[in-house]
Amino acid sequence: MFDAHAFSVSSLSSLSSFSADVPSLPLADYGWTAELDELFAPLAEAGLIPGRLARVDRGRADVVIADPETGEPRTVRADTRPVGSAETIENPCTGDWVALDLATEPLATVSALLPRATAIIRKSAGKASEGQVLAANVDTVLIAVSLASDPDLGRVERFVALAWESGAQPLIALTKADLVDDAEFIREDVERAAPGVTVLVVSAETGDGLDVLRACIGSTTALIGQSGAGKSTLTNALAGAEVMVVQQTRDVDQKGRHTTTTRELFPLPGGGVLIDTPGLRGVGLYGGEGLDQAFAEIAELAEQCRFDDCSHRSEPGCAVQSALADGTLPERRMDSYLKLQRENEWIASRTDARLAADRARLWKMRTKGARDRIRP
Ligand SMILES: Nc1nc2c(ncn2[C@@H]2O[C@H](COP(=O)(O)OP(=O)(O)OP(=O)(O)O)[C@@H](O)[C@H]2O)c(=O)[nH]1
Ligand SMILES: [Zn+2]
Repeated sequence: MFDAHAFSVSSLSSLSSFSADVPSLPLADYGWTAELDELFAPLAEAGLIPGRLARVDRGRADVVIADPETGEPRTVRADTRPVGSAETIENPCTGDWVALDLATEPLATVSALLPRATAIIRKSAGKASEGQVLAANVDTVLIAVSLASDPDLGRVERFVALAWESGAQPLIALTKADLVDDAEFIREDVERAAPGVTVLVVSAETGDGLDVLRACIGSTTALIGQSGAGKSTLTNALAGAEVMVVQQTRDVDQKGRHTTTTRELFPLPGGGVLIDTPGLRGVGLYGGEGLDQAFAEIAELAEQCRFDDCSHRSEPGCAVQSALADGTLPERRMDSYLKLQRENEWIASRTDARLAADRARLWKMRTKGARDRIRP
């Protein structure tokens, strides 16, 4: 975690004078909180300003800041190389809060990454033992699942496990409701595959369900899902007036959605932001605790087994086996759980030490640049 004592500058005086100058919290609509503001005080003292990464390319990022003159949000381009790392998981990512130095020429500089409250991390497509951060500091992971064809429940379970693992609250939106007559059956199926997760039915086409969806999302929402699930369309629908800007930006830089790996962060009309992620083909899990949350009813059953180390295969008094036998636990659900667990264990056995180290590092704030400025 961020250690305020690492800085020799007392933060309290600057915090109160800062609050007096600016009545409302800058970037509150982008998720900035009083708590973050307090953590940031020593960095502010060093002349840095807070910003949120809206888009990250190689060594560069678009950073949303509150304009020092007007307090209005605006986007500046900045050099992220000072906080770059050989570890993919540690690199700046859309949604990260950063300390920005506006004084550097010709580009502003990202001098520090603030510790992440949550992070959606999947196993990198290429290297088996590496994680890839899809979005940081997310409150709600919105999983888009298209109703245009029968949902692949195994894939939904995977997304849900990934979402729980991030530390954020998962939420499922069944999209393109206008294409089916009765979504309720499917909704119930999906709900059974995602205990503890609200499953909504929406159509970006007709606008059905969007108000409920707006009411269910947190201050930072990341949208994940398969390619073609309707994420971009939903982003546009939720972002409302920002839609045109989004499209224009894409036209101008000529970057196809499928070829770019950058995420983008959009402000929502009622406050809060949405992070759109590119369509995910494979979502390998990176880490394990999310799995037990995604299969909470199996974990619960397991607690009732006669033996603590029950493998739920042939032991007497196995609550999981009896639930399978009387049909309260569907076979499909158990198979899916075992499959993901095997996959997870396999990854874990190769990456345990590395995972632990990555995680530890993730929480460590790299403030060298800022500290140098504070302690000349
Ligand atoms: N009928 C209908 N079609 C929709 C709706 N939402 C999206 N679509 C269509 O579904 C297709 C895919 O939508 P996108 O929003 O591009 O899906 P995506 O998830 O962003 O896809 P990627 O960019 O590949 O990740 C497009 O042809 C959309 O027009 C909807 O609510 N109703
Ligand atoms: Zn058992």
